Amino acid sequence: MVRVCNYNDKELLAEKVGEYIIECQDKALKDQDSQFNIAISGGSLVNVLHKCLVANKKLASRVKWSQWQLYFCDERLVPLDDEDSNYGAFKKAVLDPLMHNGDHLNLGPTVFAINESLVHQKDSQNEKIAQEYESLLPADGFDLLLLGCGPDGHTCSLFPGEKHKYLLQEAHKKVAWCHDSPKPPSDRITFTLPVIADSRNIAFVAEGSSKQDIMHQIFDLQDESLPTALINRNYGSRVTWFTDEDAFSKVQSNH
Ligand SMILES: O=C1O[C@H](COP(=O)(O)O)[C@@H](O)[C@H](O)[C@H]1O
Repeated sequence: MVRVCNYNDKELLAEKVGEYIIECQDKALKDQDSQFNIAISGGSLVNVLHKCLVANKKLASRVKWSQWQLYFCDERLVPLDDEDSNYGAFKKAVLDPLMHNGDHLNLGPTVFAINESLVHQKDSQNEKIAQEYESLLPADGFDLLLLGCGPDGHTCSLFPGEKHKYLLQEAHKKVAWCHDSPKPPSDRITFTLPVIADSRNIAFVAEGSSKQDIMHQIFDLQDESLPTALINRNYGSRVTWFTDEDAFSKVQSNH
């Protein structure tokens, strides 16, 4: 059964997400040589990460950056300094401010970005970006995936609908090229369901009234044509949703 943590206040929501991340980190780090394998999403999640890992000093002091190996659940195939890049957004919101805060980042985190030199070339290079990224993933799965939820029910770059069904049906590749994305930019790479299946903890973060209708479809109607609802059904015991009241207010069923 999926766990839902719903809050009235956005600041409190960010703090709870931060506490959860630290909890997963501490569980993963058995000693000084172990690593915390985490993959994050882009979009609105990045601001939440700024609030809980940078601005919240109490939580920030508990982050063991040097032991983090950080990946992206999906990435837009644009240069890393493009405003659409998930890596670029994370760098701006978290890595850069940490650098300016002092020496906390001297030993990490290790951040795995796409091979930028292959961006904006032929389609075959898009496949290659996905393959190369897959080759970097941790062999024994992720300790934590931090996922977003678009107003259409997409997560990572797994979009609902016939046209993108090939991504949800992918059983072998762990990272796939998503083309003709309904949300720009058109070319992306995305984790597939096998990566989600292998992850020890999965958290969604969804806030704001633009998510109200989709929350109703996911939680009340349990519409499994939506990638987010499918993940709830398949991996529910490892799934936690962090939501705010604006996003969750149309959900009628108990959680
Ligand atoms: O395009 C994307 O959208 C989703 C959802 O973003 P949000 O701004 O609605 O939270 C995001 O999780 C994903 O990483 C991103 O590439």
